[in-house]
Amino acid sequence: ACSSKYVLSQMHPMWQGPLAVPGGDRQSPIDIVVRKSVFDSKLKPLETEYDPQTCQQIWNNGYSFLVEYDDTTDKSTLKGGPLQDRFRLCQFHFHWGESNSWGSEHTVDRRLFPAELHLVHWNSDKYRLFEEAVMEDNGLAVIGVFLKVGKRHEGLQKLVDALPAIRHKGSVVEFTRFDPGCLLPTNTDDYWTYHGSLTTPPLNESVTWIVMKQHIEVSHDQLAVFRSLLFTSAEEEVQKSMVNNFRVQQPLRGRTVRSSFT
Ligand SMILES: CCCCCNS(=O)(=O)c1cc(S(N)(=O)=O)ccc1C(=O)O
Ligand SMILES: [Zn+2]
Repeated sequence: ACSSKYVLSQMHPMWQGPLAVPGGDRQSPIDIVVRKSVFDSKLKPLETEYDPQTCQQIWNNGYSFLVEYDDTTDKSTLKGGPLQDRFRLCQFHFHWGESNSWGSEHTVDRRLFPAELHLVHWNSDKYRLFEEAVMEDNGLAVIGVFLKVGKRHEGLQKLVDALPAIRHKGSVVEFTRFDPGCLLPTNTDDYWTYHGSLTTPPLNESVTWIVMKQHIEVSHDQLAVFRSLLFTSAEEEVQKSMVNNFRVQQPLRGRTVRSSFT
């Protein structure tokens, strides 16, 4: 899987500062200024094919919780959209706030959402391993989906029910037969796309971001369970709630955000 060897323990909230990357001119996240985005008619609809059987585990890496997929074959893939190649799903995770007023990493005309889902994929046409792809300009593709608080998300509940078992940093439990497609909005044709980076160290500038225009809805209670997770491990005496695990926004540096819709 893509990130199990990389415990983001240094992901303490302290790092949220404007951690600059030397020479970083394609950092993420950013504010998407709708009227400055450029419609590109060559952008295709997204094509996702996710096999729930490739779902393996869910774990708390001290920064977020990750649902990890078996990415040793092309069973759960993303292609189309802005992408030239086929990309393999390796994990998905979320970013959220301590309140429903903020929590997302990207914003749309400065509008904050209470949380944001990231589905992380790597270019399996060009590279053999995630660890190779993460070093390359065209190595990763991350789908971002905004969450709003509203009606309960039935598909999310199985994941919410697993969270108490991974309350502390470093805890892992088996998690199987989960279809990440159920977390995508009904309309996946409308999105913004730009070239950016990981929003966690090592902040590699290897991500083609695909941010969905349509959000999904989750209930207040479902989101409250996200906030019951801890940044800290069971051994640490002071327990810190896992909230506000988003990076501060980064300069656009002349990049163009394209839209697949007018
Ligand atoms: C080789 C080091 C890879 C570190 C990044 N791994 S990742 O799965 O791409 C990832 C992406 C992201 S993000 N927000 O999609 O850039 C956040 C966390 C992680 C993680 O590993 O926890
Ligand atoms: Zn993320």
